[in-house]
Amino acid sequence: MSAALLTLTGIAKSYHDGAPVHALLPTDLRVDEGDYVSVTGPSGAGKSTLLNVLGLLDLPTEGSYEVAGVETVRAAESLRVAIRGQWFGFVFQSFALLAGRTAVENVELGMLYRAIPARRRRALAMAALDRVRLAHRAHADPRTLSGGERQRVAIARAIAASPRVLFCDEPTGNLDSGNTDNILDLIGDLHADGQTVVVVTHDSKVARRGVRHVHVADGIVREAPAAQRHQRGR
Ligand SMILES: Nc1ncnc2c1ncn2[C@@H]1O[C@H](COP(=O)(O)OP(=O)(O)OP(=O)(O)O)[C@@H](O)[C@H]1O
Repeated sequence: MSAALLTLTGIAKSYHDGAPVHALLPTDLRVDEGDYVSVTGPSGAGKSTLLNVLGLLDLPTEGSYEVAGVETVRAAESLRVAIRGQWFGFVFQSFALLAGRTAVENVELGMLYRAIPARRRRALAMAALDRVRLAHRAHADPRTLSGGERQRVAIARAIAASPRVLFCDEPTGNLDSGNTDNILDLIGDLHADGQTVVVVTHDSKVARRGVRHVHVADGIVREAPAAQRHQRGR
């Protein structure tokens, strides 16, 4: 049996900036080592809120969240920062690369706050660029790369230090169909090599690549049962 890596118990999230918004209603969810979970749902359903809580980018307002058995909600912020920096990698729709820095420097920046000597950082960054088949563009400015190549650099940055979980928020949202397929193949290869992956997407084609399917609607999180996943052509 797989080990539980991420365990949400009764997690809820409300925003109180103005009129209260209950973005996530009390939710239980477990992600195991090696899972590939896709999270879908309409706009405003709570998908990014769920991803932000899972990725320790935001705190829930209720419940408990364990990462590899360590409770994080009531822990010190420094522990959440350490787990996020050392165990999690993130890929966003917008690529979030720095212009004026080369591709390999961008990948290295993802490891800046880790205790990795500079030379080792460069070696890891080059290996990650090689993994996404972009070693030959290591010294290019991201502004000179195509959208698909930029997202491959962003994936290299996310995986360079071997995160326990790769979180992707609309990873193909800015890409055409050919580049979408390339990025999905790459994420699929990483998963086949053992990477735990959580992908948030509007796109059913992207969602179908996941092995587990979680749907969020009006803040309610539901997982499609295995039989239903099978009928969807998996
Ligand atoms: N910082 C915030 N303050 C107030 N309300 C927020 C905040 N962030 C999100 N919300 C609200 O919480 C709800 C869930 O938002 P969330 O971004 O999680 O949805 P989503 O499913 O990711 O949507 P989309 O697909 O459009 O990105 C929405 O009603 C949104 O307006």
